[in-house]
Amino acid sequence: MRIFVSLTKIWRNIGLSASAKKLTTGQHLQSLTGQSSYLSILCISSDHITELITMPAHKPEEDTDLYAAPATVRGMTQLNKNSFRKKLTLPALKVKTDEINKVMKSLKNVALKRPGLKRVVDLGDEAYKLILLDPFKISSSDSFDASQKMILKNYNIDAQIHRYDLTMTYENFKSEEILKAVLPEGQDVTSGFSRVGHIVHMNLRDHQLPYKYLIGQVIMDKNPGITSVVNKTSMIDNAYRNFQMEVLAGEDNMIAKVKENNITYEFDFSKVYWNPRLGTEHDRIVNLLKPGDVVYDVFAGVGPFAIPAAKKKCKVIANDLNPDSYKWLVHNCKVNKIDKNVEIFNLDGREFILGPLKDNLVKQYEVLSSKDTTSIHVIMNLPGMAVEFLDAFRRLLKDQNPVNILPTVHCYSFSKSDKPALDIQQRAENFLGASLEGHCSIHLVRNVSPNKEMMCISFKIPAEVLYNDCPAMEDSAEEPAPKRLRLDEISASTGPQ
Ligand SMILES: C[S@@+](CC[C@H](N)C(=O)[O-])C[C@H]1O[C@@H](n2cnc3c(N)ncnc32)[C@H](O)[C@@H]1O
Repeated sequence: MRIFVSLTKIWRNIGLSASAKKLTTGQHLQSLTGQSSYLSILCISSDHITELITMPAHKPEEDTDLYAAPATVRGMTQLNKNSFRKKLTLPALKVKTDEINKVMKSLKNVALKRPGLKRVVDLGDEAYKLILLDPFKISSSDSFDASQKMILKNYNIDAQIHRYDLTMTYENFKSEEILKAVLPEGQDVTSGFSRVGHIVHMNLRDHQLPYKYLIGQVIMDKNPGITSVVNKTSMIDNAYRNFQMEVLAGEDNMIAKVKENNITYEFDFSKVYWNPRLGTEHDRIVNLLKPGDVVYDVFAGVGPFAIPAAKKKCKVIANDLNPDSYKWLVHNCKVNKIDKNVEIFNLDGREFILGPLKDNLVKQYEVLSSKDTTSIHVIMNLPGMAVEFLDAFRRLLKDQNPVNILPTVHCYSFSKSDKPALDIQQRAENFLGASLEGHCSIHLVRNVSPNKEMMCISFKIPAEVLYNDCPAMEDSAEEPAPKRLRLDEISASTGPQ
């Protein structure tokens, strides 16, 4: 087959005279291209361009441009998968079909290594196949080292390098490569994403917005199991901690099913809070619990603390203000068959503490003896404001006889302070009206963004807070407490979540 090759532009670039040449497919082009490391050729049949071929003109230095998506896709806003077709001419060895596996094993160091591209291709001759080679390692038979030459000799393989034209398509490129080729040069390709069941949730930046539908489609195509991609269109600033979203690609079905720490949860992702990065933290708290313990989950969401706690045979009293969270929490308790162990409320956190939590606590104290090993935990995961609910514990049991089993609170908070542990302890003390010095542990949950940490402070509610309030701290909600936790008391476990 003969093709016309227009080399005008390229030749100008590499200092050869502009002209058009006739070449035979497979002809070694190195002699025509001088020192240029890649040769890009527009193949013209009759009067229209049929394809763009890129091949190394000689053994190039290791880089990835050879496999990059075509430059012509830059600026594309509507995905056209055909535009990603690109021809590569790769070095290849002709090997007997029945020896192909053994030879491939012996020559794996020089075989083509590009995920998604086949290394062994048919020749149209049953007796032989081609092993495609890494063009960064082999360009001619001289590129083989002595041991590789020995392998070729042992298998009676002709060291002649064949040229194989391979077409890369949209399917062969990774999402990052596609987006890097499409989006303006030098700008961030994507800002990461989280996966919630079949949904990918993105938070695109301004410069990415013109490409948002293309980005959505690419992310969906390249992530098996994803059938919907959404972009956050507002900050999480509403009371229920969910956010507005726009569907960029795929179905408009936001009913997600996720598994966290081996427990299944279902919920409408557009209406409730769910953060796939909190699995480790949920597990950390659940690991502190033992069967028979009592757990009050003040801001329970769809149940990632409450349900595993109930599964562990704790008695759970859970609450959430969002009617949708309440509904899905009830649903998840049923799905996980623990609805008998969980009592669920749909109240504001303060009302919950002053009402159901207090009533239940009083009941627990009536049945617990002082020698009982049962622990009582109060989980408060609303990091933007949970500490502000701590004053609800002041004098909560003022009419009761003091009992020595004090509830342990796990209260979450964000901090932008450069001393986040001191910051959260101070704010907790202010709202409690008591010092926690020496009586709390503080855990760094995760880094939310530069300069913003999510922390968890755990402490037993001081008896003077529950029964009398602490006179020394009375009315000191605006004042910093005198003594602070040392930084070395933070239990920092910031592993990936
Ligand atoms: C950060 S989410 C935590 C949910 C769950 N505990 C988790 O770890 O994924 C906070 C939850 O508190 C609920 N919430 C917000 N304000 C509340 C309030 N004043 N009283 C009770 N729940 C509230 C929200 O609906 C949301 O489900």
